[in-house]
Amino acid sequence: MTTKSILCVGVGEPGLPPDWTVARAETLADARRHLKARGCAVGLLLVRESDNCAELGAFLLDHWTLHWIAVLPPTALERPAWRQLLRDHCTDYHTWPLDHQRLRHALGHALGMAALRADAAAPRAGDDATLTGQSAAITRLQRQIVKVAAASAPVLIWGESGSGKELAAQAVHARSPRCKGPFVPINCGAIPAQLIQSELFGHERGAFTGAARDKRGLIESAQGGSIFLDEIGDLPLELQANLLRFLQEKTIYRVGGTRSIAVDARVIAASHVNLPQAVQRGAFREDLYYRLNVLALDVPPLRERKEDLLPLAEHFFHTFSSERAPRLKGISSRAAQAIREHDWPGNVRELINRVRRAMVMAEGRLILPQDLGLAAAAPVRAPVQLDDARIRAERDAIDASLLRAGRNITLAARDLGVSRMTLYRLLAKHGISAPSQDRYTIVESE
Ligand SMILES: Nc1ncnc2c1ncn2[C@@H]1O[C@H](COP(=O)(O)OP(=O)(O)OP(=O)(O)O)[C@@H](O)[C@H]1O
Repeated sequence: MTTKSILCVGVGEPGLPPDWTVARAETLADARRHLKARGCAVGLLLVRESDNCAELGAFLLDHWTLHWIAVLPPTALERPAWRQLLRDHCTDYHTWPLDHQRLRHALGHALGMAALRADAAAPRAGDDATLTGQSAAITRLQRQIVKVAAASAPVLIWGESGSGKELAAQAVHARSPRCKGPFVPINCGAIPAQLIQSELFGHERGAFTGAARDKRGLIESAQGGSIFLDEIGDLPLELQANLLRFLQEKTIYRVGGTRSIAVDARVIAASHVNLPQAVQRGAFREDLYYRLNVLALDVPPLRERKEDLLPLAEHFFHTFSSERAPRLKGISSRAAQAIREHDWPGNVRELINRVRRAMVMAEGRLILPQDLGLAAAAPVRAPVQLDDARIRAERDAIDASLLRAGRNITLAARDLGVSRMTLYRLLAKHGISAPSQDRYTIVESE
């Protein structure tokens, strides 16, 4: 069963249902600290009118994976900025005085949606470990993965940060005969040096101060499956010797233990640093390098497979669109051009982050280059006629204000400084259907 826990941010007493575990953070700084350390799936935001809307927006953008429910004074709803904040970042909102029955339902709904999302995001052996892309490089990699998966020797995956090494490792595992066993990922660079030995190999009770009980290490917990050692180049030299022993003998010793434990786990290692150079510097054991480098996979950087950019961007757009931004219809051709022209130093991870950001920031129905945080690509078409530019600017302004006003024609007309009749005329001129409908559409493509 999903744990009913919530982070309540802000000042006030919402009287949350007793079966919920509530963490409180009065300030955004406290909330950031809590989320970094503990995480949470559902957040309740107690907004005061004096709060800084832009600051709150930035906070919510950074923590977009939570389902946020806002509680605010009814008067705040009259302000376009607060309405925009609710539209962009919140699953639901309530006003004081609270209807506790409704709030309880909203919380349950948010938790359910969060569980569905976590379910979809959880790595599973099977289709999830699919590398999207049609380029020659990714097709070759997919073929190599299938071959490597069938073998049992260690695998060494090389690629820049964020290029998809872990996904490739998951794909190897998912297509291997050990796919029913666990896939245990470890980032060797992220575990403090003093902890890494006991994390990897486990320890016996009393092995060191604080070792109150026997503990299985991560290698043992990969029994019957695969262990993914990311950033293998960061593994301290003395542990490299232990890992080599494990690769040769298929047994480990826990810290403080004298008994050898047999472990059947396939090692898949990855590195973004050049290991042969590390060997030359004396930072990586040569014998371990050769042991690991039996089957090598090379994940190319995104800038070398530009054909994959748009299929990947579309893939992430659809992955996140239904729940985050139902109003968004797609990626504009200008944004597509900016995507093609960017160099993607952070590879696929950067692309995911930019698409996620754009889905929160976009005001129109299509993602624009600025939503992605990419400067608009230099125009390559023939110079735009002034009249065309005027028409486009007018349409963009209408589009944006309708969104800001929640499709309320009176508010949008006021926002634009025109009468309601003029706005209706403009809607007809631009082929925008009147917002009495549930969702308005723009007939032209961009
Ligand atoms: N071809 C792809 N298709 C779909 N998603 C991808 C693809 N490549 C990478 N991703 C996604 O991009 C993100 C980064 O990939 P991954 O974690 O595998 O990179 P990495 O090379 O292991 O990064 P690091 O070196 O920082 O650990 C993940 O969310 C992953 O699922």
